[in-house]
Amino acid sequence: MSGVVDQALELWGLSGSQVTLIATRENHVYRVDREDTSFALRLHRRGLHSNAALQSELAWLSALGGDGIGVPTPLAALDGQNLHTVDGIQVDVLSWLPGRPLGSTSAGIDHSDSPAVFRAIGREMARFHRASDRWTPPAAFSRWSWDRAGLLGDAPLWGRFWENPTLTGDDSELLTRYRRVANTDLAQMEASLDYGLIHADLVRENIMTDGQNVRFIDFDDAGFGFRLFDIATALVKNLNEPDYPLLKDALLDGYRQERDIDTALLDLFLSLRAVTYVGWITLRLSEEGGPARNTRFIETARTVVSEYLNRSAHGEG
Ligand SMILES: Nc1ncnc2c1ncn2[C@@H]1O[C@H](COP(=O)(O)OP(=O)(O)O)[C@@H](O)[C@H]1O
Ligand SMILES: N[C@@H](CCOP(=O)(O)O)C(=O)O
Repeated sequence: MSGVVDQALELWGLSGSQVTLIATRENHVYRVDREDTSFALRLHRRGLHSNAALQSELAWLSALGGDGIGVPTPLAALDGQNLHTVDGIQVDVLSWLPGRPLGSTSAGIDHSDSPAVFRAIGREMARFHRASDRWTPPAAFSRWSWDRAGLLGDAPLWGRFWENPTLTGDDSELLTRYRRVANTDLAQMEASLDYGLIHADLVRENIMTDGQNVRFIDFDDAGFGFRLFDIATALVKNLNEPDYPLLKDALLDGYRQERDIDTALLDLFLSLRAVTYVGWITLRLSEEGGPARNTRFIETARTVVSEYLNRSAHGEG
């Protein structure tokens, strides 16, 4: 990758900067330090997004940053473009945000006051949704949609969760039944739900904390979707935290300090979010840590989906 990095630095007028490799799992992310300013140089995963989708993300981030939302904003290359393709790899440069990630799935939450930080996440998420609604995307704006088809259709964005090859017969039957019930429930209510641009991956790793401030990174999964999906994503990875009820209340309270939201369908969205991971992992079973992730994703989905079906008016379980 070093040839690509060198060429990218030249395109952005950053040659000679100190460059540190930060992450390689999905995108390759480098921190670039130039005098007293730092940037994130991103080498995008091949085939994930079109140029139009990445340019859309960058235009949106620019608008959000201009509206005071805590997100990284693009740095234009010397030729004025925000995105280049170098040796077949899409490359861009974003501002480097201060602070550190809220935590990770494996290492837990890295903050001394979790309720305070979840309240701040709720507030920032609401501000982010409001700013996105205020913004008029350019005509060429193009991102995918976490709508009913993207979640429960024949080709969901993250795969046919009910066909994960490692499911037991019982789990496969449970997820197939869940898909039918959830589709009916969502179809009945979707017209009344808050829908617009969402981040779609507000997990610990993508929330930077800096004291009591929170900012959001990694808009790879972002697109159109239900606002409850953003809330569910921020919560679903914390279901096993001992103080989960407190964290959930804090997040919703923070959100409502900035913006109203009807959370009557939150349990539906927690279950929708849980099953996406069962689809996502299907193509990654052979990756390092894949089998353990798969087991965890199926266990979470089994629990959350069973609870949902038991409560749902349509539940057959
Ligand atoms: N703009 C940024 N500011 C600060 N840190 C960043 C920024 N972008 C990425 N990082 C760091 O790099 C890591 C990986 O970035 P991310 O965009 O989430 O890539 P991936 O989706 O490949 O994991 C993050 O967890 C964070 O530590
Ligand atoms: N989509 C996620 C899946 C990882 O989930 P985790 O619970 O193992 O952190 C990703 O992008 O890595």
